[in-house]
Amino acid sequence: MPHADSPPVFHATGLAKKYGRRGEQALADVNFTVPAGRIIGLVGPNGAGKSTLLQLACGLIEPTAGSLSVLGSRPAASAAHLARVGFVAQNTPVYGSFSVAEHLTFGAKTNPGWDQALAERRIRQAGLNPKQKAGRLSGGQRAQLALTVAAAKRPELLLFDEPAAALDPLARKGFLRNLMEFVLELGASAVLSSHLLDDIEQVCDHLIVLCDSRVQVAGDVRDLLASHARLVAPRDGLNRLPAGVEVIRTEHRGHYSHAVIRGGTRPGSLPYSVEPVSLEELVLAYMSRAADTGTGMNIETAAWESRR
Ligand SMILES: Nc1ncnc2c1ncn2[C@@H]1O[C@H](COP(=O)(O)OP(=O)(O)OP(=O)(O)O)[C@@H](O)[C@H]1O
Repeated sequence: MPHADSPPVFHATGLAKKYGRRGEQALADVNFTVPAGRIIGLVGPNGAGKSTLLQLACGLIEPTAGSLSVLGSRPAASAAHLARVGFVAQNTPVYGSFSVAEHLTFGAKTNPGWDQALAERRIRQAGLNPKQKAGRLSGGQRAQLALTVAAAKRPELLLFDEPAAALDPLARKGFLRNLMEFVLELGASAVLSSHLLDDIEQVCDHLIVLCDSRVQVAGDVRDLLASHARLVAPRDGLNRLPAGVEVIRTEHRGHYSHAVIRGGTRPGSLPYSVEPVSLEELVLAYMSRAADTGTGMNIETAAWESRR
């Protein structure tokens, strides 16, 4: 398990990535900190910059500006640092002509901390035939193999770019359960990039919402749910909210406005009815706001900072 004084798993300051001189601004002025030992949900629409952030985190690409530290160092700063991070890319890549067992042999040869017993146990549990060529595995089996190879490195941080996208709902549920068990067994941190809010809600205790190249909101899931609420007020009521209450997203229905707000969640602090917000509503509120304005805002919860 990470110690209380472990460095943050991520610390991004003014992080930006532009592909090519005239290319897309994939990330712009991204700032966030995540303490160690978290399972982090990275959500956002297509093209938001999620894969770019994960590739920066494992040192596959370099930032254009700003900095990102991962487990207290520059990504891929050394072979030792590389071994502390496991990455499963978007299409759960495996070597098609290698058998399942050959993947484990290759993993053992290339990773100093390789845990062969863990790898073999996982392969058995997932019902994979060690002799089967990886090119003949189903999407779900490939995902299990890729997860096993990444976890048997015994990394401190596992990065998954939409790992369950190709799986049917039942296989996805099983895969996510496995992933959770693995992360807990390893005492590791993990990032799960996904469009599927259900998946995020099931397994993640920390959230980063990325839209339009910017972090819209980030923080501990419980803190975020506690600091946001759903408010129903007369249409003109939203103009009279006290200072410190921020309206994230409003929908007008008849004479009433339904809003997701940040702040003002203490009982009795607002003259209108306030209800708890679900994680899905919260994420959709930030995503809709970014889509409406076309610009992200950089909001980082002060929760982590205040707990230090
Ligand atoms: N290698 C690349 N060269 C040029 N532009 C790129 C490259 N990779 C990503 N981009 C651009 O950067 C932006 C962010 O892409 P990225 O793949 O990080 O988003 P994403 O959130 O992972 O999207 P998705 O959910 O669709 O996988 C997009 O506009 C994309 O076109």
